Amino acid sequence: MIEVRELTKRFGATAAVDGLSFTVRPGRVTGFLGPNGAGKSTTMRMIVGLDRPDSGTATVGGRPYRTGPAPLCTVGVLLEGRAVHRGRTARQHLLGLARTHGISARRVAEVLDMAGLGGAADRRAGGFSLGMSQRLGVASALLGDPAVVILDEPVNGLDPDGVLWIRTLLKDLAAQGRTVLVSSHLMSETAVTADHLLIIGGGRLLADVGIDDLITRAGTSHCLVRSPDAAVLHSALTAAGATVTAEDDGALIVRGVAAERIGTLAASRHATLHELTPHRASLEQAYMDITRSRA
Ligand SMILES: Nc1ncnc2c1ncn2[C@@H]1O[C@H](COP(=O)(O)OP(=O)(O)OP(=O)(O)O)[C@@H](O)[C@H]1O
Repeated sequence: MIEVRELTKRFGATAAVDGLSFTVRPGRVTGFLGPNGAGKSTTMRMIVGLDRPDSGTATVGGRPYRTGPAPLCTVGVLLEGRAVHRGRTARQHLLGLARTHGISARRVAEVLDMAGLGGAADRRAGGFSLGMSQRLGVASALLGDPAVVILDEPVNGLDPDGVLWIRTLLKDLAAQGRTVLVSSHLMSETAVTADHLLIIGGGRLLADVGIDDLITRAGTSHCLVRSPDAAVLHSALTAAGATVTAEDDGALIVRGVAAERIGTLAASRHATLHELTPHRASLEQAYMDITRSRA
């Protein structure tokens, strides 16, 4: 479990993180979402002790990350722009990390395979593509078999295969009971894997919400109605308080009245329905509404 309480960090006049509080629970993927510059990386850096907060606290498993005896075995971290010695091979890089934590060479081979780097293990990391470097970063994060995994924009630079790999990996890690916090600025990507969302803007928490709740909250934006009795329906719906727009092809776009009510109203007027389709507001739209209205 990760607990962040009233965390604040300023860089000069910029409040990168501003009184942020949240809890990241085990057994599910928590998406950490916010537009560029929202404060995601700074928050993650403070959780793992790389940036010092001006005020507030961040703990992992009940203690500040840096006070743990073997950080790599407690929290696996992938931060943007993580440095790898360019002259070392992927295997040498991981073996170097492993040695500092008493981790076996067998585990190094295991995470290389898990990251799809088995064939590139003995190539210099300096020659790696962005996607391969990301894979090596994830392999490093998982090396110590940590209960908590923090990944900053892990799909950056990955090809479709890599994106699919990350999605499956995140879900597997959560299913194993681990705490998984993964940042992104894209709702479309996060919605595929996350069970829970923390949405931030301007360093502040804008929403702490389950993905299912957000889908419900997004609600129905409008219903599409097709009927040979469109004129009858149009006036009946307007009288019932709906906002109705007639499309060029004769379809009606109906707002402000639920699909059930439209069906009932049509039946009472003996109007035939050929189509009655509720359209959900997209998660993307809900995310934009949250970040725009409260940022
Ligand atoms: N070392 C630093 N010095 C000065 N300002 C910084 C520093 N690090 C971050 N900032 C500023 O703090 C704010 C939050 O940045 P941060 O990188 O945490 O956002 P982010 O949500 O991770 O954005 P992105 O999605 O672009 O990575 C931004 O305004 C950024 O310019």
